Amino acid sequence: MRRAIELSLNGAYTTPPNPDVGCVVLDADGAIVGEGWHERRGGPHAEVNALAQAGERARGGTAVVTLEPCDHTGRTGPCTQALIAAGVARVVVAVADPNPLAAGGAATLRTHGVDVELGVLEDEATVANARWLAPFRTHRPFVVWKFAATLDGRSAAADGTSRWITGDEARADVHRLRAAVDAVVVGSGTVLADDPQLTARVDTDGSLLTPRPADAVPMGTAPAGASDPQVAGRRDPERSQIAAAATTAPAATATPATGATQTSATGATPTAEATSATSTSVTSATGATAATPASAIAATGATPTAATAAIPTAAATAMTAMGATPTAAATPVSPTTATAAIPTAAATATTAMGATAATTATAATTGGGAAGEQPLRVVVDSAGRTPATARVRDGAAPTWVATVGEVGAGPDGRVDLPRLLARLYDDGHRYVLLEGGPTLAGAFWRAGLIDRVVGYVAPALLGAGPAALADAGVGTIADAIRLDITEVKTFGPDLRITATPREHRKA
Ligand SMILES: NC(=O)C1=CN([C@@H]2O[C@H](COP(=O)(O)OP(=O)(O)OC[C@H]3O[C@@H](n4cnc5c(N)ncnc54)[C@H](OP(=O)(O)O)[C@@H]3O)[C@@H](O)[C@H]2O)C=CC1
Ligand SMILES: Nc1c(N[C@@H]2O[C@H](COP(=O)(O)O)[C@@H](O)[C@H]2O)[nH]c(=O)[nH]c1=O
Repeated sequence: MRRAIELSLNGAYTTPPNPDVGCVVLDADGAIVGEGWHERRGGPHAEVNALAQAGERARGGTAVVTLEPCDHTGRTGPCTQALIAAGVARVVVAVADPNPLAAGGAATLRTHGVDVELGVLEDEATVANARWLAPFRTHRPFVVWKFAATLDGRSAAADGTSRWITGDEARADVHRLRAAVDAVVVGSGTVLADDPQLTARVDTDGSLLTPRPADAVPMGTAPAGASDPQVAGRRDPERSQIAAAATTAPAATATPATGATQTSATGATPTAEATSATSTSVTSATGATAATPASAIAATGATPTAATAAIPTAAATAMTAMGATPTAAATPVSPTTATAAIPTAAATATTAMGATAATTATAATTGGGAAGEQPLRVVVDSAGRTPATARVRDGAAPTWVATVGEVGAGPDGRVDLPRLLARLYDDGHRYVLLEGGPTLAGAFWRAGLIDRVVGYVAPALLGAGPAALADAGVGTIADAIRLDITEVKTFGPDLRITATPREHRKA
């Protein structure tokens, strides 16, 4: 089982949103004859991969698997049937499947005369697959807090500069991590200070990474359209109301005090904003090419006029401060205008990412880098201060500016974080990357909402500047948040330390 757990971790960046599962097949004499793990959604499950390697030697043998074999026809056929067909006599399982849609595998196997043992190394396997298992219990996404810091714990220099603390290799790893999650969350402070893109990309040329290559041709593929119960959120953008709202540019109706959602703007000029708001979002949300704007709109069902948004006062102020004319953004957009503007807006968004429009159009056509495959960008922004020109609004990925009006206020009057996560969970997001900054991370810690820490530490010293973590509710050394380090790895000159909080804290 320990080997199966080890195998299950091979897909850390590619397996989400599916569970990390590993399998070892032993022949009738107890010799290992097959090993496998579940690499990606739509691809063969761990058992199928291990059985394929074992071939006839599996007959009369044992399959050791970290998660109860599925009993469901989703994108791939049920593993129970694969195990039965292979003639396996015994199946040893670590963790029962908590997913009601796929559970029941042990019972089915037993019905077919297979000896099943459940609960072997259950705790270890639960930790290894916590990213997938925990949300069934907590009803919120699994939250990984990532930060980059110097050896003396600074996450920016005294003058606010922070590009870059860590080197190319570590940052490439961050992009792989972004590609694996459902949403990347930052506070308004980070957006105002850094104007980050927060996309998963290949940093060297700025192009969008293909987070999840088109589904591999699996063994035992389910009929087209079969649902996969393990999949939610951005992998099926049509299921995400947040992503849909973010990408079809609805009218923003609320005032900033109650928090308007301003999900649609791009880095265009204000006049172009309402126009490009719809067009970039529609283009990226559907993965349609910039050259087919009409079909792009039709495909999303978006109403171009919906892009006409009443610009909230705070946003208007922000825009004015940036030299924009906010009233121009509220000008109604005719369908014709919106349609005609799509290629331009796509080009604008693309230019902001340092790529050519042609590159983006190609990527969108092939599905690689389409916004629907990108994690949802979430800005936790109590009063909607995210500027219209912020890069998170560039249309390269769906963006949700989560305001107090949208989510509700916590005791401090800021965005209520448990409710924010509940909204994301209800929308199908199970795996969230909290990318800062220090203030928001502190608030997440105070609320006991962090499940894993991934810290990139650079061998550099700053001596001044913001710490990686602000007030986390620790007033005395006895209350220090203690972590267990689960992995230390080097990326070029930098260290990546992965750790888990020892106990779940809540202030
Ligand atoms: N090296 C690294 O890994 C990183 C470094 N940084 C650096 O950090 C600095 C920015 O830090 P900071 O200003 O702390 O940015 P944050 O991203 O932590 O944003 C903080 C803001 O989030 C908003 N917010 C909304 N709801 C909440 C809530 N419930 N609890 C707490 N905050 C909430 C608040 O503003 P409001 O209520 O008005 O919305 C708050 O001021 C920059 O210098 C940046 O370069 C940032 C990220 C990562
Ligand atoms: N400075 C710093 C990081 N900073 C984080 O990356 C964000 C910028 O993302 P993007 O605009 O998409 O490249 C920034 O706002 C902050 O959250 N990350 C790192 O891995 N290493 C670094 O040295």
